[in-house]
Amino acid sequence: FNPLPPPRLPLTLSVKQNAFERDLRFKGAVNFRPVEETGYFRDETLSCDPKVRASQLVEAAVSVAKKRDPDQSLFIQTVTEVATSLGPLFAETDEYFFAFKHMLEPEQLYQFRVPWVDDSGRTRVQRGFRVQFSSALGPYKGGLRYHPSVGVDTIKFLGFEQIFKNALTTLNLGGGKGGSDFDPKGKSEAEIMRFCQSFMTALEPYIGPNRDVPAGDIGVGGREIGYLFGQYKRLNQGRFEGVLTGKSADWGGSYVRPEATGWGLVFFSEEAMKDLKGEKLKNKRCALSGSGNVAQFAAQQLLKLGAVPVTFSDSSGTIYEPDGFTVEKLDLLMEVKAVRGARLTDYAAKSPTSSYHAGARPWSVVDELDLAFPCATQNELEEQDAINLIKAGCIGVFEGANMPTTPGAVEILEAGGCVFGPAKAANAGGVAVSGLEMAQNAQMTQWTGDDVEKKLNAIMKDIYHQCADCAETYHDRTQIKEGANIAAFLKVAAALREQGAV
Ligand SMILES: NC(=O)C1=CN([C@@H]2O[C@H](COP(=O)(O)OP(=O)(O)OC[C@H]3O[C@@H](n4cnc5c(N)ncnc54)[C@H](O)[C@@H]3O)[C@@H](O)[C@H]2O)C=CC1
Ligand SMILES: O=C(O)CCC(=O)C(=O)O
Repeated sequence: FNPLPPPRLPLTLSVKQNAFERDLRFKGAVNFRPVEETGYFRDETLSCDPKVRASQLVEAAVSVAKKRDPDQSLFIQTVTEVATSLGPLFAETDEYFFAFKHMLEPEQLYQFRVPWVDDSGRTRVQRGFRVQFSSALGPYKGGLRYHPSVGVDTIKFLGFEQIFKNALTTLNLGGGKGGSDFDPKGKSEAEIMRFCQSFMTALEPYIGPNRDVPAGDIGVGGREIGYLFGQYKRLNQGRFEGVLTGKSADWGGSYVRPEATGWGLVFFSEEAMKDLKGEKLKNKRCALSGSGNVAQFAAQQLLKLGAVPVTFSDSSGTIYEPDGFTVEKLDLLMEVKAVRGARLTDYAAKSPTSSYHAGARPWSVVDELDLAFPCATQNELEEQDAINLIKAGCIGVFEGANMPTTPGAVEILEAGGCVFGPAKAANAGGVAVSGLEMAQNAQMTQWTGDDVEKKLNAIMKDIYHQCADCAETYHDRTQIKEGANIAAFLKVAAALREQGAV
């Protein structure tokens, strides 16, 4: 990545005149350097055809990640997705290509040992991670995940996504993510507290309110944030500051942070369905996966708008209410899930109108629906699921989880005329309200729930329009995924350029 301002040479390719022109800070940059200088095209020359050139450069960008980290399949998956959207920019000027290559390497990646004592008195050891991917737009920001599958690959994929998601919020947030291979399932409250305290003891040297501000993700909710915050204070002579978000609203948290990801997802889908299909959410049958924080609050907001959630899932199966979850049934589900370790079978036992489908995902259970909201985990909606959804009448898929839809499934959904709301745009409401929590902490103030909800709603609509407008400029308005990647990348790339080689 060349930190110096590019020489003002004319572009050999025409740059589309458009509303985003002001953001094309690299416009006028020297066109592709000779083969020897880029080092990526030793055996081939770049095509003059912009489309071929774009795909050559996408391949070259992805090969950077593949060569460095061939085993990181999730990270390579997300790098490929973002790079593919950026092809037209890479073909405009090599500065975009080099800026992207620069972004592929995290600023810091910490791995640490987390020893903790279980209830039988035995010492156990877990791995802890924090990736500080990019501080181009603000302090590193992103959640902590406790799940046995967590390793460097998972953390890097999530951290990379977070850079672009946070850019779309328009708040000053860099990108980071962390977590541990600790499995909270089956652990007592005391074990979880001791684990959180040990995790924070290892993490504390690297974080701070203006440096890196973690929050929750899978396996980390309000209770864990409380234990983590308590230990941070203990390690810092009682310093009470906004080093974590998702805190209780009684002691420094923001109203609406628990609800924000799910509610924001629904606000985003409402705007997209109105703009692209002229449809409202009222009476729409909605399949949701997952049954944690994001799924529960997405269902709550869907009910408020008159839509009909019909499923939830966990890693063991799917619960289906053919006539829909009512407010009372959702309350029951939330009550059941509030007990640590509860399974959906506990809900099924209490609701005679429901059916439980062991080992199945919602996408194969429901044969008639309008919208789908994958809110569990990555790669949980695959090609056959996408085919099922289209057959069942689905016209919109909005990602509450991070990267829940495989690339093949996205293609099928888009080809089938589905509106597709990608995670980095559709689920950005959580981190956006985290950004608002940081702002409230910095001012030692607390806004009302109504205020925060209004701000969240405005941010989600704005994110939708950034994506759709950018999609329209580069492709067509329905290509929200492309729009999200390009709009976010342009912001980060401009900041990198302006801050020099960092
Ligand atoms: N909590 C937040 O603010 C945000 C969360 N997300 C994403 O949303 C997704 C869900 O996170 P949360 O609801 O916060 O976590 P959570 O821990 O509250 O709930 C996770 C849910 O997913 C289910 N689950 C986990 N693995 C599964 C699998 N293999 N198959 C089916 N279900 C599975 C669990 O049973 C649980 O119901 C994750 O991808 C997370 O990264 C994204 C943005 C913000
Ligand atoms: O609120 C935050 O900082 C974390 C949100 C998050 O981890 C995510 O958006 O995936």
